[in-house]
Amino acid sequence: MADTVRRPLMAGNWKMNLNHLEAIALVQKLAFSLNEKQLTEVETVVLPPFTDLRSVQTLIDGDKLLIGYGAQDLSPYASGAYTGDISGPMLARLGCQYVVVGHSERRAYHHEDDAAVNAKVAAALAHGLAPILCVGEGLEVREAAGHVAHCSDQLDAALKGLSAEQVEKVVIAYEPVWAIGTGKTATPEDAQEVCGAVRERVAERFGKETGERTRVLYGGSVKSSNIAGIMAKPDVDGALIGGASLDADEFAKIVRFPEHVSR
Ligand SMILES: O=C[C@H](O)COP(=O)(O)O
Repeated sequence: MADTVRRPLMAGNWKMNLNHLEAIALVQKLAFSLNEKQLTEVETVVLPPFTDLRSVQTLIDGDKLLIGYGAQDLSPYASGAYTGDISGPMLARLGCQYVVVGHSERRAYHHEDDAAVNAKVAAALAHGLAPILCVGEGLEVREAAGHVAHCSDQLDAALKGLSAEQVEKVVIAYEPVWAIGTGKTATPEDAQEVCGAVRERVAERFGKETGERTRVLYGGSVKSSNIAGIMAKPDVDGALIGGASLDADEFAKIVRFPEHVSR
């Protein structure tokens, strides 16, 4: 993590796990495992399923917990006949600060293409939500050494039509698909290579300052045992954590990474 104004962000993407009662238990345990200094130094966010959000909001607001929250997807539309979808205004009304957009699981299982991802990023920003925009290559692309170009193309498409001011609000998450839920973590050098290239691309298109201010996360089999090495890299500002964020003790250890990293 470089010596800049970028505050580290650890975001736990629960995916389709934990009902609202389990969600409350996890958030409570997470909050009790971390002190004010730790939660101030490292922004800590949970991204539960939609059905948990109201309970998480009530707990966090009621107990004034220093934990942020958001959703895992949103509709590109604000309202209307879109059965099963959830809109940006609905999430904003629940106090969400973040929303994941373009996760590889949604690109794969829901056939979300770059245009859909671009529309969702714009919808999130229009309703005051910070998109956590995911980019990342599959194994074939990585083996053909096309990973930087692939991520750069995904990034260009997702940020199309945005202003520099808007882009600064976007959090970009580099998630190599081959490292998600597989236990195969990219090395810190792999993470740095793409996170650095992503930042450079943002700087090229939206200006150096925007590149410096935009937070870039790594995601893919992050655990307490590998987070310090990843966070030691200058262009990695945090992590998007799947499986390990379902265990409050493990998630809290990840948030405490500064105790194990020399900057
Ligand atoms: O959004 C999170 C990522 O897909 C990473 O998941 P994982 O930590 O279970 O590999």
